[in-house]
Amino acid sequence: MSQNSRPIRIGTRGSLLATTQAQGIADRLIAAGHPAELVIISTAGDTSTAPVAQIGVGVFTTAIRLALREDECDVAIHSYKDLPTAPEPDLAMAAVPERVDPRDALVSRGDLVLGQLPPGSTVGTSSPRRAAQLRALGLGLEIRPLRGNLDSRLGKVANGELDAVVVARAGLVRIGRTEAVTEALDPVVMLPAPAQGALAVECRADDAELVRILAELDDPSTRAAVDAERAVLAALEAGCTAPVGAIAEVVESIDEDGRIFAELSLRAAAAAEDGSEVIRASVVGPVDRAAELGKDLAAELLERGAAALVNPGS
Ligand SMILES: NCc1[nH]cc(CCC(=O)O)c1CC(=O)O
Repeated sequence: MSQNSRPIRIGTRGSLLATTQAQGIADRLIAAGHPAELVIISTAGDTSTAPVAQIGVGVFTTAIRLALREDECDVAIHSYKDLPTAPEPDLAMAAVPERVDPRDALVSRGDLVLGQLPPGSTVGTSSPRRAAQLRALGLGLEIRPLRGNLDSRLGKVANGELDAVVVARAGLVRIGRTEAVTEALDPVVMLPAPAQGALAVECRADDAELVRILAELDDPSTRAAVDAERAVLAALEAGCTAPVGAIAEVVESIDEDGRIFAELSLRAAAAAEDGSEVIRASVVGPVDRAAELGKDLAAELLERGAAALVNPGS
């Protein structure tokens, strides 16, 4: 692309959440002197109402990547957690902007927190990861399937169809509905999806000028955290709908001489979808070894039996 001749075309899904995310990126590029505009792309996840776990990997991202490869847009914006873990050598992960709160959020009627929901309360989620961790709490909650955009999910609590739903807090923050959150779920109770709350900003790998421009949007701490979390998922050979949670953050440690340095703290869990078992593990290590930390942690989970939970029957 040529920077001065035409605006940078940013490919995104058309949902309120997706366009809000993409517009945020466009605004930052425009502020930095790079005209930008959105190109709305319809994906399988937008046109089908089947559960995401059934449609398969890449439901929200394949069509956007195709548009990028076919030069219908110059940049692709994805919710990072929706991206399959397989590498795509012709595409560059040009920026991973600073993530928002990665935690899951409970939205309940009557403002009850998770521990206050009476047995038999209905909780909507179609995420095997969320369902497994909710069941593992032993609260007697009834898990109900839930799809659709964030507004329609919240509507099912408001209209009494469900007692509560669990959604990504980041999504509510981005669409300006933070006030709907009843409880931000601590990762000790509910480990979020790998890369939840983060965005992936891709361009064609051979578009050197754009790779350079987009690098200004990158947040290295978020990139390290997401690399570690997704390395867990990849090493477990699990997809974005697997009952696997992971969260990493850059933390301050102190060495023997009293000097403060940055480390990456990573926690992960693999769960049986019926909630009968959850295997948890954690590790702290160098920020520049993010992917290795994730791989090592996955190896520990596998050693402790994670494969049977993540891919039952195999
Ligand atoms: N799978 C759908 C999806 N992809 C990204 C988000 C939320 C925003 C984010 O995690 O960045 C959501 C909705 C949800 O999980 O509740």
